[in-house]
Amino acid sequence: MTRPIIVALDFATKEEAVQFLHSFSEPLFVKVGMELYYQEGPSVVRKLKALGHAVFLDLKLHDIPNTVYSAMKGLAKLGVDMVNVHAAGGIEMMQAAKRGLEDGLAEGSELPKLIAVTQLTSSSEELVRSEQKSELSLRDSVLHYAKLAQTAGLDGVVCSSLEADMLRENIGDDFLLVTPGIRLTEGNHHDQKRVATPNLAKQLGSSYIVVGRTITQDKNPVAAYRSVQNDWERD
Ligand SMILES: O=C(O)c1cc(=O)[nH]c(=O)n1[C@@H]1O[C@H](COP(=O)(O)O)[C@@H](O)[C@H]1O
Repeated sequence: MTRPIIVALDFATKEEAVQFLHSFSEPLFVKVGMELYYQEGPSVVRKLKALGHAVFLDLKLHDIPNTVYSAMKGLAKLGVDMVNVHAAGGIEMMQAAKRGLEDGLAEGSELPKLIAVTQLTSSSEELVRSEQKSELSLRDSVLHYAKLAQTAGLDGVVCSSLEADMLRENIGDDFLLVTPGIRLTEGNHHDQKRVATPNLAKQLGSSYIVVGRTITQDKNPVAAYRSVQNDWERD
């Protein structure tokens, strides 16, 4: 079975997000990121869960282990399905995130998937080399962070689809590869640097694709969602 597409609800208000979802007849896998969460807080997550949607809470935590532990302990109570941290925070921080989720979980609830951002899909080779001053290439840096996440016991990573085959080869099949930077055509990449079509992402081994503006900014979001779905599901 093909996995669902994660739709990035990058809206400023809960009302806009809910209005957008009204056009769809089925429950979706949605992503709540910083824009929406910082303005609406936990209530938007509760609302989306009440409407039957699966929720990836994308807050990309990156802080000292104790702070990340406590933050995750609180977030675990929201009943989300997936959360993330930055792998650059290190193994101890990622382990603290995992412990926080376990300790904060309500009785009988399922543990959310915990994944780590490797290198943002808006980052280029040039940025990694000259601004991060990395001695590793972008791809080696993604692999390095993915190995740290695996060592810390996380469920997977966020990377671009273009690194998915390399990670599958080196890390195996039992690791979630969540890949944003998805575009249907060669057209507007916006601020994304490492992009792929849904079908290429699938061929390269992505577990889930994350799609925002291609769907949310289309005049007909349902039709755009179906186009992404068709491309993602075809062989
Ligand atoms: O963690 C993420 O979701 C994320 C990581 C990353 O490396 N790149 C990335 O684009 N994202 C998120 O994925 C979404 C992509 O949106 P679009 O570029 O509009 O499809 C945004 O909500 C980003 O915050």
